[in-house]
Amino acid sequence: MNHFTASCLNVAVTSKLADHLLPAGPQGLQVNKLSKLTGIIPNKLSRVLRLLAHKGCFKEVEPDVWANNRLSMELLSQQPTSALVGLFTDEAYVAGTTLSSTLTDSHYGPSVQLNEASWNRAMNFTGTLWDFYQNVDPARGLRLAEAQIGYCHVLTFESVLHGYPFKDLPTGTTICDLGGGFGHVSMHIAKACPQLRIILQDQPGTIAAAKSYWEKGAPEVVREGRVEFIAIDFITQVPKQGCDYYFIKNVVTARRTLSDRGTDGVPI
Ligand SMILES: C[S@@+](CC[C@H](N)C(=O)[O-])C[C@H]1O[C@@H](n2cnc3c(N)ncnc32)[C@H](O)[C@@H]1O
Repeated sequence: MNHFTASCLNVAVTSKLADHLLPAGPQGLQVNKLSKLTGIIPNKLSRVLRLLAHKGCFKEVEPDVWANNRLSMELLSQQPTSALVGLFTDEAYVAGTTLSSTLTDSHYGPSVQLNEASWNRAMNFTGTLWDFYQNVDPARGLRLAEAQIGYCHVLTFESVLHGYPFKDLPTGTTICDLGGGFGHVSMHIAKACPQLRIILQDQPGTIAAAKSYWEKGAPEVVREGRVEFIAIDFITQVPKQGCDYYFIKNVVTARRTLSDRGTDGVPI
């Protein structure tokens, strides 16, 4: 992915190009009409789409008439992959622009403080990224949770389930999914292993949205009371005690916090 592709993908997801093209089907939509729907002038819009089509995403069915193809359908706003693309081409991308100068900065370079990362310098924001998601821009916070689902669709759902012997664990085993986002991975585990109980812990805004995600995606698990939702700030609060396992995936800070505190021999 070069910077042109990242920037144009960001336009595609932000302006919901795939959603706007959907009703037109394979015949496609004339760029002037798409322009009215997006507020981007036709000439520039076609250039963005042409670059993406050149990479196999969207199709120019005749000059300046655009349609979705299999790849662009992944950018529909309902698709978790679309949130992943949004994350990678927005805050993650912005953070990358200051990485080099951050690593060599005399103060920020050696710092391991959560609020002294490359992203902080790029955004001129003094709190942590997680403060930003919870308190400044909750919509982006929810997009992060969606993006994690997209990431798992693309890469890891099955590998987690088959990489660990969840199926062999005894009935009533409790697994705390710490920093689990909406709990998309533990939902996958709970569905495949009906003997397990899940305790999902994440930040308050994420946990609030996680409940409806489970009610929709795994109503039987919710009905059977096999999932519990507990909001936490794991930097300042202790995770639910007494669980049999603590499952921590892609949450470096949680791993570090628990290691610092010690886990009394409970497996992570
Ligand atoms: C990169 S995501 C990983 C999500 C999921 N475990 C996965 O692998 O798909 C990191 C998660 O940690 C949560 N998180 C970060 N800081 C937190 C904190 N201080 N307390 C609770 N959750 C936190 C975020 O809300 C987010 O859902």
